[in-house]
Amino acid sequence: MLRIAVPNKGSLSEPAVSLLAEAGYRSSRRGRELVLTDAANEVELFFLRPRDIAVYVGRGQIQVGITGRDLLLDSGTAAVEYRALGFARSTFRFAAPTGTITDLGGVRGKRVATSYDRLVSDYLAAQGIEAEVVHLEGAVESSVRLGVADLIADVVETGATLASAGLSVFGPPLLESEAVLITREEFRDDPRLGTLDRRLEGVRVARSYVLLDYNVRQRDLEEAIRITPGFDSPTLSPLVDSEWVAVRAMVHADEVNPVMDRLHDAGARGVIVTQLTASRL
Ligand SMILES: Nc1ncnc2c1ncn2[C@@H]1O[C@H](COP(=O)(O)OP(=O)(O)OP(=O)(O)O)[C@@H](O)[C@H]1O
Ligand SMILES: O=P(O)(O)OC[C@H]1O[C@H](OP(=O)(O)OP(=O)(O)O)[C@H](O)[C@@H]1O
Ligand SMILES: [Mg+2]
Repeated sequence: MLRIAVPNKGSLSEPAVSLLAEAGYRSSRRGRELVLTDAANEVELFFLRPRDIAVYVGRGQIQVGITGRDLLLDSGTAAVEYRALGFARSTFRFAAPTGTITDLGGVRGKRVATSYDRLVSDYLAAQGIEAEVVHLEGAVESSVRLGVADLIADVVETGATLASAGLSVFGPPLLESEAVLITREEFRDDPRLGTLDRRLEGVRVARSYVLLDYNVRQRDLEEAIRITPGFDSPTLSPLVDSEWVAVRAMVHADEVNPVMDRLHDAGARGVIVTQLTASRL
């Protein structure tokens, strides 16, 4: 059985469980189950703390896991990123009380509070900056006001938490993070990981694309196909009225309304949109 580590709490948990469920895995826990066996798909799901997932995968007890890129790098384990999953996007930034520190040089000799000690220490070492790293488990934004640090290094998504603490980011981002599928180098080519990856990829494509069907006159076809080139190439079907043809093409869900407007202007009629639930491209 393929063992998969799934975050049991925090920002990664709910979207990871939904992604696996949509990919056909039995991932919904009844209550507080720690491990869930999906015999039909020959996988075992282990629900673990997000921070511990890279440790289990890095040591090889669990073959694959879903965690954050920031947590993977901070773990210092042998686990490697296999695929970016496109959710729980964030940046990892330095921040200080507005106006106090405005560039990376200003960090020298200061106290930096963070939950990501290794990530921050490695970054500062690479920049040749000596500073004291103060480890905190969370709510790092409160540390400056409470006097245990001069600045922080933490996950920023909307920036609302920083703003409410009177902190402003400075310097370049240390990292762009998102949820990632991780494994060990020697497991990269395992066909079971390939299957999992294709299923997850299939869900992500199904979520970001819709299927568009419409009818268009033969004479307007070229223009219509320019508007909906599809993934590889759109499908054409003949209609009883030979002056017309039916077209089916995948369109990015974000663009579907402007695309429909342009198709209408190009003479297309009977435009319908179908939501996808799964795909294998
Ligand atoms: N507001 C957010 N938006 C997007 N991703 C986030 C956000 N907060 C945390 N993350 C991501 O989630 C992962 C860390 O998980 P999270 O902060 O939810 O749990 P934790 O801090 O380990 O647990 P807890 O906060 O319960 O102690 C990291 O990959 C981080 O980048
Ligand atoms: O930029 P924002 O949208 O405000 O989001 C960023 C905040 O979200 C996370 O906190 P979390 O809720 O996980 O609490 P924690 O600090 O205790 O981990 C992160 O550590 C930041 O504090
Ligand atoms: Mg957190």
